[in-house]
Amino acid sequence: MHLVAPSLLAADFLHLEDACRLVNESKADWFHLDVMDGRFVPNISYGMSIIEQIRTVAQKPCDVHLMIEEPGRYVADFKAAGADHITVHWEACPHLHRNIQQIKSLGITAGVAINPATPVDFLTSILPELDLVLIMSVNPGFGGQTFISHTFQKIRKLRKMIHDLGLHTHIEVDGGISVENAGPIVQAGADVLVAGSTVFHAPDPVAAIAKLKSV
Ligand SMILES: O=C(CO)[C@H](O)[C@H](O)COP(=O)(O)O
Repeated sequence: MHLVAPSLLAADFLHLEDACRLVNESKADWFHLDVMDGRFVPNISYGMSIIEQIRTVAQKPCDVHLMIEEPGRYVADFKAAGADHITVHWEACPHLHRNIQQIKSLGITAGVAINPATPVDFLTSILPELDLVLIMSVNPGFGGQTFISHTFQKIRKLRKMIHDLGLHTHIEVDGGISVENAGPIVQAGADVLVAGSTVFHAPDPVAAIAKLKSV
């Protein structure tokens, strides 16, 4: 059964506590928290102090996606703020292996995200070290974008790579996920769906999460 991780980026920031309670009461599995620095991506979202506050209400694992340069400078702070999983970007990490070891040494799970233009083949060496690969299905930085269909090929290829190596790495997909495309994304091999707009812009977010779980 795949997991669903609502992205709070699309929630009403004036009512974040309500959004967290809604996720707690829903069939969602994780909270997905997008951190943007205005350098690696052309947008700024929120940082560890907001995550610390979210963590006081959130009753499910917090999956922190760092869209920032030099993530190694901050991973310990994000763990202290309450991160259960930390994902860094392949494109932001010249010393990726070191960053992954750093995250794991904190006793939490480690992931690598790849942008739409980054091939999954670039993960061959690091894959055995990873708990999760996050395939971005939009260019990171903003919610509400259209799913890039080339992502399907990347998911299928990565699923085969993971299978051939006998690993149990999660494949998380993020960006433009809707109730309509969620089924094909899972069939291609994804087992974690991140959804922002589809959940928080829906008239009934709890029902939207249930639909994403049932595909
Ligand atoms: O990482 C992200 C943007 O960089 C968001 O998690 C992602 O875009 C989700 O938003 P939506 O479901 O609205 O596309």
